[in-house]
Amino acid sequence: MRVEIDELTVRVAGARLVREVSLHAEPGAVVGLVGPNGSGKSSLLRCVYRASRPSSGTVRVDGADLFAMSPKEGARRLAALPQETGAEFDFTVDEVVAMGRMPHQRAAARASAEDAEKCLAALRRVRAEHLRDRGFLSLSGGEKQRVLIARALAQEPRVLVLDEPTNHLDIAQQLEVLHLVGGRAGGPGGVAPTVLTALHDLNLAAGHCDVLYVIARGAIVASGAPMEVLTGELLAEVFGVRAHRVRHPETGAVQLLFDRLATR
Ligand SMILES: Nc1ncnc2c1ncn2[C@@H]1O[C@H](COP(=O)(O)OP(=O)(O)OP(=O)(O)O)[C@@H](O)[C@H]1O
Repeated sequence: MRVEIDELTVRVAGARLVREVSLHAEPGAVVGLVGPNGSGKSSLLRCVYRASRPSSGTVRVDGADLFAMSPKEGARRLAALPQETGAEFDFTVDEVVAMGRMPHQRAAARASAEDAEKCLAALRRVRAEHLRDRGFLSLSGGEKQRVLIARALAQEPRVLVLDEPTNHLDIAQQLEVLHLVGGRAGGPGGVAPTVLTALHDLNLAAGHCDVLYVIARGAIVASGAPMEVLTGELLAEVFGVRAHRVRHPETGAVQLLFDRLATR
């Protein structure tokens, strides 16, 4: 599904946290949102997965206004992995992942065998099948993150919104999760979802995203193919670091090495 965010502004207590942001994602694309701490990434993404309402601007999926849909209609199209889950009740892992199927169930209907199968498949994809009977609150940070990714996958979304999906994950799991969500993981009918993800690690972002948007002080300052966007000049200006580009000795992929800027 195509995602079109147009002229989106978020105002809180007189401050503009997000300033007239426009961001377009083609169907099946993996679009990364990068920017320094406090630049507005979560504030923007919260509007896309409807945890907040924008002060102005629109979010459309395949042309339909997300805010004009019922929560259930929206959840059939779009799943999210928020930065803060707010999960306070001690559900089991199985129960948490089963919540991902709710948008597809009729009111008061019980989960079908197909729902259970889809939940199990999602848990297998994040290698968390062995955690099924554990209480969610007893899990490590990385285990929780994998279970929440499984819940989002079980939802079979056409659009996947991820706020720092690699938080809490060790390096192997970071690569695994990005391979999974950025690796054209099949959504409903084997169609890859459109992915919109905030990421801090610029090398991971460059390696796994088709397009990057750079946000600074609430506004988009650059967008395009990762290596065209992540220039030394932009990295110095927006992130305050000096960057060197080197080629991976085996794959030839461009990698960034960072130093402090002497002037800071
Ligand atoms: N409810 C709020 N009231 C006031 N300020 C807020 C509120 N929510 C966020 N902010 C501020 O808005 C700015 C943007 O926050 P946001 O969480 O969107 O940034 P971010 O780019 O996701 O940051 P990080 O990389 O640190 O997660 C920050 O300065 C934050 O303190």
